[in-house]
Amino acid sequence: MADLEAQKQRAALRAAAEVADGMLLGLGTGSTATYAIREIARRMREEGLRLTAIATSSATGALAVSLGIPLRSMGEIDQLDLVIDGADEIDPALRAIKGGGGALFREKIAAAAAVRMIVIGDSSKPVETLGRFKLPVEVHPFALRSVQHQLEALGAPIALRSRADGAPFATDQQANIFDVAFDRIDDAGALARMLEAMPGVLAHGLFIDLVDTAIIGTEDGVSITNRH
Ligand SMILES: O=C(CO)[C@H](O)[C@H](O)COP(=O)(O)O
Repeated sequence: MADLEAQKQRAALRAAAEVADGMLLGLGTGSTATYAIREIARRMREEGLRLTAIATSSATGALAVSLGIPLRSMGEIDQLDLVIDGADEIDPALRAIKGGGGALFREKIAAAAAVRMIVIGDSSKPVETLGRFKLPVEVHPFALRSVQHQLEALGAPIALRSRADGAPFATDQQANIFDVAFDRIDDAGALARMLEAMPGVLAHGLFIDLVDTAIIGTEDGVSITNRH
């Protein structure tokens, strides 16, 4: 059976090698991004690599602080040199679904501000067509029911994401997430535009024209795809 953790680590180490001295870096969220963040911190300690970073979630922020990575606030930054982040699915055109960990709002802001975005993952992440993974849609609580109504009109089953104790999951922005089971998204661009037109939708998990490089761990190395 494939060792997915080892694949994540290989992808993360390869991406961390792309970090150069003096960069302003976006740190992603999730298990694969965590491997990259740990490797970046190791390079800082052992190789003297210097950088400043922004965190795409409170969890990543806490991890970065614990590892001694200097952080800035995204709100005071107009451009990042590089973002390294995981993904839930990625297609051959490097369109991705993200937000399985609930950090899509900040992840997308960082991705859009980055000169380059590298997505890292194991061999379960590449897909021919997006949509098997339920698409996260982050919604301001004020608009919960009205957005639910509009999402239901799209015809796919939707579920309000909940925590283990049954309470609604709250994002770092104290918003909620609907997970939408499209199964297959044939026109990701059109769907993205539809979601963006719904007042109260803070972010959706479709990352289109944002990923520049995908680094996927394999059994014995990595496979790298560039968009340009
Ligand atoms: O989008 C994300 C968090 O919002 C993650 O990057 C995505 O869920 C992948 O996580 P993992 O590396 O743990 O598989």
